[in-house]
Amino acid sequence: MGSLPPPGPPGPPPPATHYLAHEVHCRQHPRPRDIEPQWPATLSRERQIELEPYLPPPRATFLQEGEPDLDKEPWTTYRAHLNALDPEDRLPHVTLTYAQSLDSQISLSPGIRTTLSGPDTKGLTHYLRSRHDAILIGIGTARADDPGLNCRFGYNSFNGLQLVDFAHQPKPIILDPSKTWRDDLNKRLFDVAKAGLGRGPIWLISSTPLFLEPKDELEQEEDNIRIDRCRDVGGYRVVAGEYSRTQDGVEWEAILTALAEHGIRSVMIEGGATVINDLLRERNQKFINSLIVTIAPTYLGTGGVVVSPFRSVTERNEAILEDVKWLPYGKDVVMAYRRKRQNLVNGNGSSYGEVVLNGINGYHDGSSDQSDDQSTGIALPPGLNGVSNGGTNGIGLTNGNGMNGLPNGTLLLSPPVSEIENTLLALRTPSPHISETIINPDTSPDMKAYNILMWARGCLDKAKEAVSQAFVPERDGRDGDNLQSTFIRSDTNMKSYIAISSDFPEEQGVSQVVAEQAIYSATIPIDMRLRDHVEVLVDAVPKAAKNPMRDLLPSRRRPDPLPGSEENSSQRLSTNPWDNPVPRVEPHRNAKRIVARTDTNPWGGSSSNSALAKDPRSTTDPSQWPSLPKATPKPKLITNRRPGSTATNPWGTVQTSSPNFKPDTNRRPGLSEANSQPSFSNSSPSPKPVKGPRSRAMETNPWGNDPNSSPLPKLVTGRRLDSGRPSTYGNPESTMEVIQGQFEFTTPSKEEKGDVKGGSTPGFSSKSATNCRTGTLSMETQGTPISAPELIRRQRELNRRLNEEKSSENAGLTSGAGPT
Ligand SMILES: NC(=O)c1ccc[n+]([C@@H]2O[C@H](COP(=O)([O-])OP(=O)(O)OC[C@H]3O[C@@H](n4cnc5c(N)ncnc54)[C@H](O)[C@@H]3O)[C@@H](O)[C@H]2O)c1
Ligand SMILES: Nc1nc(=O)c(N)c(NC[C@H](O)[C@H](O)[C@H](O)COP(=O)(O)O)[nH]1
Repeated sequence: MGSLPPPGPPGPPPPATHYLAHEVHCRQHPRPRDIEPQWPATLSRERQIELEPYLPPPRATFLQEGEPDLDKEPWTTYRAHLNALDPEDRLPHVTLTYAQSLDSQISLSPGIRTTLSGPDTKGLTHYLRSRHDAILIGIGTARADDPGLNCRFGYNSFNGLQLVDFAHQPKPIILDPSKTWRDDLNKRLFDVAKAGLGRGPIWLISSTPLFLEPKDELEQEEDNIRIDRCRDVGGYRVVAGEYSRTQDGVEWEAILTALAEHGIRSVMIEGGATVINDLLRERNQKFINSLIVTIAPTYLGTGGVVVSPFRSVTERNEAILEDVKWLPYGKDVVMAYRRKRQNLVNGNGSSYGEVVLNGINGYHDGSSDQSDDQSTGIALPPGLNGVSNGGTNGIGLTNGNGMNGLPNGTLLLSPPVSEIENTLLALRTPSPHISETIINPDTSPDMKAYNILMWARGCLDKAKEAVSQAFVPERDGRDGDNLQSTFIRSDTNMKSYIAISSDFPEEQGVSQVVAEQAIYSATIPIDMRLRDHVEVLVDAVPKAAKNPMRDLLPSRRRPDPLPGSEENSSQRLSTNPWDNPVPRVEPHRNAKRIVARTDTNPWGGSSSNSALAKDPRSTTDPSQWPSLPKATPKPKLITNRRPGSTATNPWGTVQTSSPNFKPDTNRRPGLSEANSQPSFSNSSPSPKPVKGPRSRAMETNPWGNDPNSSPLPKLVTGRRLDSGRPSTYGNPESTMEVIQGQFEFTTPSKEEKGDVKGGSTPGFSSKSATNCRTGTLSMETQGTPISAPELIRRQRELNRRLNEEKSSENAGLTSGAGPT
């Protein structure tokens, strides 16, 4: 009976632990024998944070397995909201990423998969995959690489060796405008999906009748088989954009729009050269949000697959990138670039890349009386407070005169998660991704709280992005370094905050437009059903917020941190993908269920094990793990290598030719385009599949396979995100601890919740605030189903009464009379 040692201190685990931990994973997630072991890749926390400005917002929660019925709810509402968005926000975030040699080539030949990235950049690629909803490759790459197209990033538990869960798997997309995909040759892709280690692919074809309409019965039959094969593993076909010939490229706008409509909010485009060159041409550059290129110190020599976009105007560069970052990754270097976008409010360009993701250590309360005044700048009418006991739910600004540790003018967004839950209950229609875990009576209170917290984090991340874009970082010639953002705290009352602030007083004001935008973008893409809830929030933004806040705020001062608070980096926002609130998603029903059911357990534990299902922490308890065989499995030696080499190459086999590559025979008769050849490389000869010299070329491959380099991913240790600290919400026993995705949590009783002091919002008496919260509380705890419109009506009514009360107080009347 072997059991694993407890997770050790920072540093790479000893090899035996590594394999044992992986073995645990494999045993818990058995897979068909034809899937090669999937060795997890890792990337240090520092590297992850460094990449943050170039990454898309958190993963979409609207992504589902199987083909969505776009003509039915909730997709129709979702589409309506997409259309209402700013055009630039309608399309998914596009990250173009690839690895190239010093002579701008990405492969020795179109039919060959050539390893260019080193071990460090493999971690980068899989981390990027974990942060995108989809990965797109062209048909030429699908043919040459027989790719798995899943994310093989190492989850931080199990000594860093568990692969990310299904929810973090991106959706593979095969861009095949002319319908030449030989899906039967992409065995790995389907095996991986069948095993539940990746999602089912989208076959993306063009809407051009020439390609869309099958020419004969045989072709019709081929199409159906292909579609069925995709459907079997949760994939489907999408038709988008016109296409005539390779040189003219595809219609990216139509393609990206179609993807957005299917719930894809970010897509990582990995190549090959035809796809890359097409995207990099001038007319399409606007669709690229981030560009992340690995440059390997090697020359592939003439005849390879070249990245060099077609030049639109002879006497001008096709693209000049500003503000790039060069990041050394071992022997490689990575260039990261993020395109500037138009400012949402005043049209100034604001560089997202400049947003500094330093956590602001602080604590905002806002719940108590004037002497303990912590949030008196602008606060919402307390009608929005719901059962959350604090004073600033929804949106508010600190004035920093208390001990909240936040700079003046920090915008606080705090979706009252208890109200979200209430709204979901009231709607009585489970939202596809979150309400099932929230409403499900079998969900333990801890898990329920955890899920809500994760959901709220998603909202907050989106809000953060919107707000940071709406600031004016470049005003007065500043470069935007002054922006600080992101502070998330949650307590037993399930309140979460985001804080976005600026070091400069004149930038501390935020307008209502910004606030609305923030809430809108925070909530809309996450779940359309909450739109009514969003309205409530937006309505509640006080009129005063229309004016720049600086007029209302006293002088700026960074207040002292809370006594006893640890002001250190341990409280920064985690950028780990598993800290982001991707919804729990099951592999498609036809996938062999190798990912154990995770009904209520985001840690990937099996729900059949009630101990695990109840307590997420127990999945990391080694004593719970199954016993292990004595034998330590070694990584499989990959054949096809130079003698003496070991499987340390992150890209697997260096293939001198793809077993599937059949340059011409694969092509449909009548289609003459050179599918497998890059089309825009003016200066280089058209690459052809290499025959004789290939093996020589591989001998000069600088990667070799260094037998000394360790295949072991580094152990990334857990980090305390937030330390247990007495709540100031009238319940000194309440504490919450978040330690790398785990947390301890005690919830105050309902009576305690209701027994909270009044808010400190100027103009609102404590009694009114208390009454109001109590009122909403009883509404919630009675569990009476209330329709969303009714909920909103009641809240508006509450707000109206409170506003009246405020006016009368301002008019010099005695305060203290709460709503009845
Ligand atoms: N180093 C890397 O990062 C990297 C990444 C991906 C692929 N690759 C390599 O690139 C090679 C494949 O490149 P490729 O250019 O032959 O294939 P590709 O993947 O770009 O696919 C090209 C084919 O897909 C279709 N297509 C897709 N998008 C198109 C567009 N925008 N415009 C026109 N046609 C489009 C056409 O049928 C075209 O023939 C392979 O050797 C692969 O290993 C390298
Ligand atoms: N970053 C990177 N470095 C390389 O050296 C290399 N050859 C690729 N290539 C990209 C790759 O060709 C396609 O993205 C695959 O198709 C992905 O396939 P996997 O899921 O890894 O099997 N990418």
